[in-house]
Amino acid sequence: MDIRFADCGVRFGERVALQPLNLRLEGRRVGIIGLNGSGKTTFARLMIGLTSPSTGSVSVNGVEIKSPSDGRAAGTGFVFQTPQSQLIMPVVREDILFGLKARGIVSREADACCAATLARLGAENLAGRRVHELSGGEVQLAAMASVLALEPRLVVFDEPTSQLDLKNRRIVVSAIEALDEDAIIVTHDLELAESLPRVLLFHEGRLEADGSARDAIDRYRRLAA
Ligand SMILES: Nc1ncnc2c1ncn2[C@@H]1O[C@H](COP(=O)(O)OP(=O)(O)OP(=O)(O)O)[C@@H](O)[C@H]1O
Repeated sequence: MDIRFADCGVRFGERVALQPLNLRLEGRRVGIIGLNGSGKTTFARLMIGLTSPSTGSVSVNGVEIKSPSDGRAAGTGFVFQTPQSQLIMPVVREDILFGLKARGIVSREADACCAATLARLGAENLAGRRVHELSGGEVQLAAMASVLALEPRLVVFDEPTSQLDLKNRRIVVSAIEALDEDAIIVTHDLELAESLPRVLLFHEGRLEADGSARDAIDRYRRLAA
């Protein structure tokens, strides 16, 4: 990944959600941790164009991101904190095909891509399942499949394990670890954060630490004490 924040900050009216920051993200995996309301989701949404900077700019893989279409042009995908809200169609296969169709990929090519993406996640069994009947972990995997089918270069995950039991957590963490794509992972799951090579810690809208997982987690524990 090559993500650059240049004096990039976000305000919502009087409220500062993210203090202007200068930062470059490279490598394959970056974790983001911090207390509730510290600015993590705001930071993540900037990279896909769901939130626009109030000051400065952000670019992903050489594309300045000001809107969701810029995010798509830069090859970013986003798995929401509540993945059920991003599945539009009633059946998993239909949801994956819907995204492909919007990109002009149809018929046999789309069917093959759908099957291959579910197989990558070990989730072939979900193809014909109704979305509203899926468990939390299955919804996570279905939402990941819908995003990955579109071949993003970078996937931003917002709290991918927050609603999961141990078994589903293991399934989703393994699926994330196995991704060829670059990934940014916003998480309260410190065991997941600990496995990442670089972790950012946000506090009250400021970037408080940027370095090893151990250092960021130690500082996070002190802030939470
Ligand atoms: N659309 C919005 N309008 C007004 N304030 C907002 C908006 N989105 C976020 N905020 C505020 O910005 C701050 C940062 O929110 P953000 O969602 O980035 O935090 P977070 O670290 O992801 O929190 P959590 O761990 O609870 O998900 C919070 O004070 C939040 O209330």
